[in-house]
Amino acid sequence: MSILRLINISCEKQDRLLFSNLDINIDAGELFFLKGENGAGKTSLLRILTGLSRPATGQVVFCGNNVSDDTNQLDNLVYCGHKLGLNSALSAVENLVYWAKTHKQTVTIPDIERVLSLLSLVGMEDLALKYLSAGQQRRVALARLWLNEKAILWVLDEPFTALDTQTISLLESKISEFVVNGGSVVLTSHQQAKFSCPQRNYILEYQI
Ligand SMILES: Nc1ncnc2c1ncn2[C@@H]1O[C@H](COP(=O)(O)OP(=O)(O)OP(=O)(O)O)[C@@H](O)[C@H]1O
Repeated sequence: MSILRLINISCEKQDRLLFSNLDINIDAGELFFLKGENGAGKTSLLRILTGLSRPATGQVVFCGNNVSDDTNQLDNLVYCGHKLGLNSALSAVENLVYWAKTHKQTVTIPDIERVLSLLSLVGMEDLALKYLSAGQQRRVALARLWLNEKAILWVLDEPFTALDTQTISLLESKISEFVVNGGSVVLTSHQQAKFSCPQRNYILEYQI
């Protein structure tokens, strides 16, 4: 079953055509691994498919709806961007409560504390994020994957950045489990990741 369709997608940045006429279909239960060299346009493509930016041509259909027309559907999607999308003046718990409220998630403080514990953040739940290390801050951002139980698509831009080997393994397992259970994942990473589910590699060529 198709979850995400990119139809004739093109993107330009400052007169440079990053990519053009992309037609990609992503099914339920598929891990789509987007690769390509620095500057090829991977982040730009992920931002288009989540509706955060508009393509020069084409449309993105998520669950049968055009992403730019139907923002309600975006509650079924978790986007973890290159930048974390967190407020550094708020604590981990406050950030996740705020995220839950703005994404219509029914999440309790004990749920959040349980996930932060799983991510080895015990004792740091109430500290302003600016006092956490880079890897700890990334773990807070990734906690959204554990907390959003209705998401059917995860869009992950370099999710392994700054993580230690133990947390990389935890995340690889979480992604594999989600895909095996019918979730779809679009992922970029410059790291070699090991998943226990099939993956489709797609190389975005650098266009001069
Ligand atoms: N808002 C913007 N304004 C101007 N140029 C931009 C903008 N966003 C991206 N670019 C340019 O578009 C190109 C692609 O950037 P993008 O971040 O999508 O690449 P990437 O494949 O994700 O790279 P990396 O692997 O380094 O993360 C880069 O040359 C970048 O400078």
